[in-house]
Amino acid sequence: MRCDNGRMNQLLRIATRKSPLALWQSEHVAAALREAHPGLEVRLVPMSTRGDEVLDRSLAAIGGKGLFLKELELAMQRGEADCAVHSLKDVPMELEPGFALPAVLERADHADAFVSNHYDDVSRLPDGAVVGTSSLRRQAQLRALRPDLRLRDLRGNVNTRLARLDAGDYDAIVLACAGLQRLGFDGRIRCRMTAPGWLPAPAQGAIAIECRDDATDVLALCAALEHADTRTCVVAERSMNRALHGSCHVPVAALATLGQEPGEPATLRLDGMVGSAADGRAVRASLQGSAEDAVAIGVEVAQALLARGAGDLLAEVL
Ligand SMILES: NCc1[nH]cc(CCC(=O)O)c1CC(=O)O
Repeated sequence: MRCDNGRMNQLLRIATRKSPLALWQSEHVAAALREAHPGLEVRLVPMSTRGDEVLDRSLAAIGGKGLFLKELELAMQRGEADCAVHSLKDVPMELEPGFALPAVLERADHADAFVSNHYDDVSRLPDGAVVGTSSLRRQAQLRALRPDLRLRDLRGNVNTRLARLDAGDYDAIVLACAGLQRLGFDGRIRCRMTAPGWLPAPAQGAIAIECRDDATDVLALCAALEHADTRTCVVAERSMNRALHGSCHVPVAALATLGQEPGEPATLRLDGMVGSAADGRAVRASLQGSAEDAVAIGVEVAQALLARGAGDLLAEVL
């Protein structure tokens, strides 16, 4: 946050990864900030992160999804950027000390997408079909539905994954609807994979802004983009995930939705799942309660999952 050379224009610098999706999301936040604060100058500071560069090893092997944040946080600490924009599902449950999430934007489509050039949905895939995804959560749910499928790793940004599908490496792949829609690939979605049969990653489809927790001006500017209902839902989903283990690279799925009866307080419903990418075993739990109790509902669903054996499933990957 700087006031530039006497022009009185405030400048806000957004650190961002360089993938097309990250750039889209950062441009989206920049445009929303400019609209909320006329006169504010907003610039992107694109950076590459270890998570983007190392594609030949699994994320878990090189240190987990937090890798996507590290370089951006260092830039904020050095004073080279004021905030960073992330897909909230890639943000660890515990932030680095000294950082905060001043805004969670309104959620886009939370669902996963079935993408294929030949088949309409998972149930139409031929016996033994090859499906690409490196997500343990997606692998576990695919295994549960179709034990015969051959699951193959598929990493890289959205464009790279689509290119590998088109090259014939897979019969189908699973991606987030939100990422496809943001990049103009809506037409590639053969079917939305929906609750309660199929659950997304905690906070999928939500964009968050991160900044230093002592940057008062930045916190205030970003707060204008906060979407309260989305925050309530992702707080419940991330509370469940945190109570289970606290990391990101695990076969855990969650979806919170809000409901409102006329004259009644808002209710929150949380569906959770922990599975096994190895053999498709899965446990599920759900709970409904007051939206004000989002954190507690997350903890209770986690406890219900643990009581049904989630601990054994998580022990396989942790
Ligand atoms: N893991 C990468 C990632 N992080 C966020 C999205 C999609 C956008 C979102 O969920 O907001 C994606 C791509 C995908 O899973 O297909």
